[in-house]
Amino acid sequence: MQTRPVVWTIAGSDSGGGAGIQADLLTFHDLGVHGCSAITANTAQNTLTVAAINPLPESALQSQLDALLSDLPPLAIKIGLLANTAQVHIVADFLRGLRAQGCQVPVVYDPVAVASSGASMTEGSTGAAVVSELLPLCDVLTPNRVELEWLASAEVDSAGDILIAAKKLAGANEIALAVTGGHFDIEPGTTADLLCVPGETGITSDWLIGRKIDTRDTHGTGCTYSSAVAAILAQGYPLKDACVVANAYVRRGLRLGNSSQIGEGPGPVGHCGWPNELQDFPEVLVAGSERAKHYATFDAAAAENYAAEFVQPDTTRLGLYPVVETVEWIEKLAREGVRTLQLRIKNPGDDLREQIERAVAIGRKFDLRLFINDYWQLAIECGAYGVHLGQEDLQAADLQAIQRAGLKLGISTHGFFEMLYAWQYRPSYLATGAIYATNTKDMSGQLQGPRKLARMATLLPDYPLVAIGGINVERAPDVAASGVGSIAVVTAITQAPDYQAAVTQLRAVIE
Ligand SMILES: Cc1ncc(COP(=O)(O)OP(=O)(O)O)c(N)n1
Ligand SMILES: Cc1ncsc1CCOP(=O)(O)O
Ligand SMILES: [Mg+2]
Repeated sequence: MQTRPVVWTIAGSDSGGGAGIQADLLTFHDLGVHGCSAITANTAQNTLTVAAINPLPESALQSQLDALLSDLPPLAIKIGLLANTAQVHIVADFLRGLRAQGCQVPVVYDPVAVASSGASMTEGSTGAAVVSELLPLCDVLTPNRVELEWLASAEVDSAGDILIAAKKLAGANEIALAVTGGHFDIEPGTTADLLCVPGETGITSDWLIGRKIDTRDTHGTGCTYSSAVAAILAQGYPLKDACVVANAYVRRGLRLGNSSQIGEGPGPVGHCGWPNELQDFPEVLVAGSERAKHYATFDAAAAENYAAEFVQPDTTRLGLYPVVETVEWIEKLAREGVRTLQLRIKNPGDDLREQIERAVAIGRKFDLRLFINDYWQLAIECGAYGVHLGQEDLQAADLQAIQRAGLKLGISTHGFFEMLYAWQYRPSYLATGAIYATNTKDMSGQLQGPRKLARMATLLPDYPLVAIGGINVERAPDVAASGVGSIAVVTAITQAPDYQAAVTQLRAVIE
């Protein structure tokens, strides 16, 4: 039995059951975490109006936080409506105390200021306290258009405005921003979220473009989104993965929620389980694509290299896929009947071209699907079957040349965000890893695990997917159960006491 992570929401109650604490707890339950709540205000609402806010007294908020901390320590915290400056002080003091005790759990703040009906939810001076006291203690901010304008003190309309305001807030407070795009109109029929994440090399910004769902029942989408981010972070997913899955969770709720009979006004967004259909997931915008022109992120140099729709392999199930560093290994494994192989030379000598030529010749002789790692120019020149590239290689490689030469292209990914990004290239296969800890390469911080792999694999059931990292004969059945059609291994074969037996056992599982 898996234990369920504890996640808190510090937010207001919505008597109408569509937003606030009620939406947060439904989301937590749906996404597999245990939800706890500290209520800031007892709002009197229905689907038509916010009749009253009714903030709780300071002592009532404080006692909830203290009770939770003594028995139910969180793995993530979501903060929603804070009704007044006093509540901002209490929550900020509490977070400072947590941090001082060494508790570094992610804090997601959805700065609820104005209800979708237009009603103000907070006292006038709260915004200043939020910016000066609370933002520096939070990790992720999830404003919508009105909230971004509220915190940035600027009007925000175009894609360029959103980028400037979000980057400014992210930089000033060292906080990640996930600006939700439901209220912007950048491209007809779409919504666009913007992720701005501060890192060692500056702030990265990524647009997530999704299909706009035509529904009136949007009440609670902001609360649902931010609590989904917290619930997914609590399960150890990196931030960008949490944001794309939360985005898909909300879109799934908008698509499938059936709230037309609930109240006379806009009904609540649905809560419809972990998103497992690609149609609900956003497109991660690639800077070299035509579409990037709408989003103030078009990069002409990237466009020179960008290509999509690579030649597909003869099968979606590439089977056992050994990754080896010598031509000798290629030949030995070809003789064992292995069909998919990769030559991955990390310390090349002067004879690199010769090695690749020899490998390609063996590939032809045995009719192999032979991929060359990294050296895409040599792979083209030697007429290889395909190349394998990492995410960072995608910017530097001439993908149009690879495509023109008719080579297959495999791309590495490490989680949902990178998978959706790489999907924009429609490569010949997508590889995901590391599934387990491995000594072959430093993959710390990028471990996926078989459960997450299975969730990713459900999105592309008919596409060639490869799992890599720490896979051996014992673990292979769990990996195969995820639905991927291929298992890439290094040491499970090259360091096996009996490589022929290892090949036979691994092939029996995946082929
Ligand atoms: C099948 C497969 N998946 C992932 C990788 C890793 O490629 P990359 O990210 O380019 O890292 P290096 O292998 O170059 O260290 C791979 N080689 N094969
Ligand atoms: C190259 C690579 N990319 C992700 S994990 C990995 C190493 C896989 O090696 P092993 O199968 O020995 O864990
Ligand atoms: Mg590489």
